[in-house]
Amino acid sequence: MSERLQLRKARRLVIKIGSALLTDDGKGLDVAALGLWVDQIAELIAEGVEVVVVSSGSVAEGMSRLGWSSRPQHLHELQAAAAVGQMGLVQTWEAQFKRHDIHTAQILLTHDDLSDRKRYLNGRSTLRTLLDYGVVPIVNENDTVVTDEIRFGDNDTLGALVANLIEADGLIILTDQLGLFNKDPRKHQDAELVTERKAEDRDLDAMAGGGAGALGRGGMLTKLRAARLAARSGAFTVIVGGRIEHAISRLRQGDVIGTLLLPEQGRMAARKQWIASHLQTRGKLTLDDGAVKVLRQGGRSLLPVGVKAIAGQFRRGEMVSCVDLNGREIARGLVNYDADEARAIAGRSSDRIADVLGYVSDEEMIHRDNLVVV
Ligand SMILES: Nc1ncnc2c1ncn2[C@@H]1O[C@H](COP(=O)(O)OP(=O)(O)O)[C@@H](O)[C@H]1O
Ligand SMILES: N[C@@H](CCC(=O)OP(=O)(O)O)C(=O)O
Repeated sequence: MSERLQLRKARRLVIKIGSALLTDDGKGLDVAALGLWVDQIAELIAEGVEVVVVSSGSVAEGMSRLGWSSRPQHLHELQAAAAVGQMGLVQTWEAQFKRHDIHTAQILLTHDDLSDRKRYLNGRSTLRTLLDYGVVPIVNENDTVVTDEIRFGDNDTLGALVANLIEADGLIILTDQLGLFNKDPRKHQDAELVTERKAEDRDLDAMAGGGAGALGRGGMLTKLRAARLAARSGAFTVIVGGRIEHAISRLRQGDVIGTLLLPEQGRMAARKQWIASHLQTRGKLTLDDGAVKVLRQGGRSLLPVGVKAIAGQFRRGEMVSCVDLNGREIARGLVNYDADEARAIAGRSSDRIADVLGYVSDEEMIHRDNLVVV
């Protein structure tokens, strides 16, 4: 079985497009190229694939709008340029997707947002809801409040974090080179394209060691790190030339273009391992016999109706332990409600959550993807 079948089978993809590509060598946004990627993404969506776009380009577009010809040294000027340019960036994505009657949404995130459990779950729920409605989220860093990312120009990591967040099957990184070469092709004419490796392959580090282009800042090293991060949740990564004609559509057809970096294990196995490795639990949910039986069968979420008692002061997104009526641990998982909210809805059916709390953030107490039966 060809590994590239993974691209043909993918149902959820993150597509990251770097500054080097989006900005037509610094002369503002390359609207024509952007339109062609949108056409290909619209084809994926028509096939039922869910797509999140991670788009760089705000600094370069801001510089162009402000008439700056060279990248400023001061971080706050870069941040200001990003704020100006982000307007043009999302307008352009919106206008291009509109041609296909597809709505877009602007999502600005920082790496910190995604390491905070509560924000992580909130971000995940919002993105999932947008995807359910057929909207294409356009993600960029929130450059107004952070400086690390803008300094290192690293949306590759953000792409991987978003792939982890939404449990994407794969991350496609479009860049200005055909893929990852065994050495920097800008400096070495004899550089050869790497077509497929395990993301963890340590030989890749030396190959990706070269610097970045003038506009993009991350270079191949951040793309490699991103692939490793994506692999942690079982996602594959493809690094591919965004100027290759029909690059996205060809990948979807299984064509061997770019560099495919594969995870060691599948998506669910990787996620469950990640959950299981969070040893510290913040609270305890005591389940009735029915809920214990359902969880033991596997592949099911824990609903509030099956919860008899709550112990501890946990917050949404924290790890809790699920025990049976004898106190034996059955499962662990990331809980969808703060302890007080959980107490209020315990033992009730999910359609009563809105009456009790005044809102519903999730129908499950713990979603099956966030639950490991022990
Ligand atoms: N082994 C390598 N293979 C391909 N490109 C490399 C390699 N090492 C360094 N590079 C450089 O990385 C650049 C792409 O990174 P970057 O400019 O950050 O792009 P982006 O804006 O798409 O994230 C290429 O233009 C190339 O000069
Ligand atoms: N967030 C900023 C910087 C991001 C950036 O340059 O990242 P990358 O394309 O990965 O090199 C922007 O949109 O310009």
